[in-house]
Amino acid sequence: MLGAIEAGGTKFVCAVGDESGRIIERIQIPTTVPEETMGSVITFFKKYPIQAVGIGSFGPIDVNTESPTYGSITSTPKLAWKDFPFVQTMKDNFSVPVGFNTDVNAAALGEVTFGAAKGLDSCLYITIGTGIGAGAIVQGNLLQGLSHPEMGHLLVRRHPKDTYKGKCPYHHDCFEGLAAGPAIEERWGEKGINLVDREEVWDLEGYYIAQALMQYILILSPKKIILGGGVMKQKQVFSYINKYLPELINGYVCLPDLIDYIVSPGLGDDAGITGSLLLAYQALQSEKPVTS
Ligand SMILES: Nc1ncnc2c1ncn2[C@@H]1O[C@H](COP(=O)(O)OP(=O)(O)OP(=O)(O)O)[C@@H](O)[C@H]1O
Ligand SMILES: [Zn+2]
Repeated sequence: MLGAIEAGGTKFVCAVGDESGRIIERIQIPTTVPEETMGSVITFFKKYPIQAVGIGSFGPIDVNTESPTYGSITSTPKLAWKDFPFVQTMKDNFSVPVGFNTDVNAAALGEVTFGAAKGLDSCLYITIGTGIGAGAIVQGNLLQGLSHPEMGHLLVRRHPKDTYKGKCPYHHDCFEGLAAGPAIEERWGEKGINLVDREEVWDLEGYYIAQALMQYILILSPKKIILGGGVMKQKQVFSYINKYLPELINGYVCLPDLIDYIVSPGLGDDAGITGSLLLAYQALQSEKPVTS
């Protein structure tokens, strides 16, 4: 039995299941402060004979196994969680292998194994919610370099009619600053869910997403692009993306049929938790003693 944690800024999802993606039991816990939230996480997992745990976490996080602070959340604006030693806390309580990656890398792993990118060795998973983040599978592996990717903060070209200043505390009008849920709400004065009939809202959203996708395509050449998160519940955005992206690429790169290329998560809202189960399985496999 494997344990999985999808650690988000508003809630944690914890589940037990197995490497086939089957979820046996799950709970949701509000994200408050580590003492409280982790207390509930530990109580939940203590009920089960888990052999490994996988964590897909909000970030930024330290995923460099050589680093002294490996397994921690690093410079998050959620101050109570800054420098929180996530992996160590789980190891202290369970003495099992712990897999650790970003929530979006976990979701990409879930989607490439069981979801919309099943059977491929490459995909990009982007969430457009409170923030924007993306994870990727490249040549069968989770994308990681110096650290994990931070693809939400790309610079995009501003729409000539968009006067909104942008919401990113670091860059103001980066992709996340212009296109995440809170930016939509501040620009238009209403939450996205209440702007369903305002075509100009989703046209502009598609305009920015298409620019980001062009850059991801040029750099990573993913075989499938999966768009999740609360904002992408507005399915009409896909048609605007499919309008703007070919205009931007302008024939330079040959793309597959966009209807099959840029899609919603095959696992729906379970991409992250399923991927976290797979992170647990990977951790278990890599820590197994080698037998001859
Ligand atoms: N159906 C919807 N239509 C439009 N916008 C939505 C919808 N549902 C949620 N949102 C917007 O998405 C944002 C919340 O994103 P999401 O539901 O993915 O939660 P989250 O997990 O907090 O986000 P994140 O993945 O960035 O941590 C809010 O800004 C909200 O207004
Ligand atoms: Zn930014």
